[in-house]
Amino acid sequence: MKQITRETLSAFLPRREKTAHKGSFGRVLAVAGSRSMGGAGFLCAKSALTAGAGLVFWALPQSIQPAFAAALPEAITLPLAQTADGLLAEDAWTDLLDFIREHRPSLAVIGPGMGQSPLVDKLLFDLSLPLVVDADALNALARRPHWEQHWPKDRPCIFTPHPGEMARLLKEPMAQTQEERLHQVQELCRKTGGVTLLKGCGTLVCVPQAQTPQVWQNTTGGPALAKAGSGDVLSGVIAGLWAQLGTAQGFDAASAAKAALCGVYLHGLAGDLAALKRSDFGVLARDTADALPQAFLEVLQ
Ligand SMILES: NC(=O)C1=CN([C@@H]2O[C@H](COP(=O)(O)OP(=O)(O)OC[C@H]3O[C@@H](n4cnc5c(N)ncnc54)[C@H](O)[C@@H]3O)[C@@H](O)[C@H]2O)[C@@H](O)CC1
Ligand SMILES: Nc1ncnc2c1ncn2[C@@H]1O[C@H](COP(=O)(O)OP(=O)(O)O)[C@@H](O)[C@H]1O
Repeated sequence: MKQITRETLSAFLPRREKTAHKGSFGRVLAVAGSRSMGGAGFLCAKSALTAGAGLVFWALPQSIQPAFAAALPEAITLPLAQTADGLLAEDAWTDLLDFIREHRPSLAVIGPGMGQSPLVDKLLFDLSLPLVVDADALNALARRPHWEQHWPKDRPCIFTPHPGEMARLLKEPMAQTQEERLHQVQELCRKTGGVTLLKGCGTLVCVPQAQTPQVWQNTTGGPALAKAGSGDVLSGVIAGLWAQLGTAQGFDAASAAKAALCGVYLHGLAGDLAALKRSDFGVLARDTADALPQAFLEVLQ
């Protein structure tokens, strides 16, 4: 197993040319949030911008859009139809497709804070964009019978489960996931065909390869990150980095792997830096997002 270190970042971090403009760095579409979990979408969209994406679009339920558009004016928000429970509704699909045709996002990050939204299945199977599949999108996939038989393995994707989500996807007890982390991340990687994470202390990143998938282990991050919303920050960071790498190099497994490796390292480092100021107890997920610029400065030194 390889370690993800600062040297890994030197090799894989996207470049920011002097003459670049926002079109050089890709467009992230975040489909995230619900009436009770708008914060997850906020952390994800904000982190994609902070990681360097040129543009971030955020599709969210219409009732929470005004508040979050004010909280994150740098993102372009798309208010969509919602269910009585405040989840993104299936009817939102047509408006979402119209928006995609007009604004041409480079990739989508789906799932944070979506709950059991009826839109998630369509996003997973009918959206023809590279995907970062997180949180409730992973849960929706796990609920679909024999999902691995239907999943298109050649699609450029990054899967970001924590042990609970991994256990649901593999239909195994979570204790087993934690005992056999290396085996499990390889197993899910084989089933998805995409770059696959297993989050937690020493997050694993598995990169699909012709023979045995290659696994990397992260060396940053600690208990300051063990708090609600940290994962939403991570999926945003990875999406923001992939937008840049994919725009420059193409959206394939190679750019997905670089985005995931750089993303988990920078996210962990941001958590470590936030903990220096706020302790392992006091770091909020937004503090991790706010420490990302310092994490970039450290690796760019
Ligand atoms: N402010 C917000 O809007 C927030 C919304 N969130 C959303 O809440 C929804 C549910 O996500 P959750 O992850 O909370 O719920 P889940 O039910 O998917 O997972 C929670 C459980 O997973 C297990 N687990 C996770 N990481 C583990 C680790 N490293 N080691 C061992 N066990 C581990 C634990 O048993 C934990 O109780 C998602 O949509 C998520 O995006 C959360 O991210 C929290 C913040
Ligand atoms: N003890 C720890 N050491 C290192 N990283 C951790 C630790 N605890 C949590 N993390 C990281 O924090 C993030 C938590 O993600 P997740 O469980 O999805 O949270 P949420 O759903 O609340 O956003 C993951 O990136 C995980 O690797």
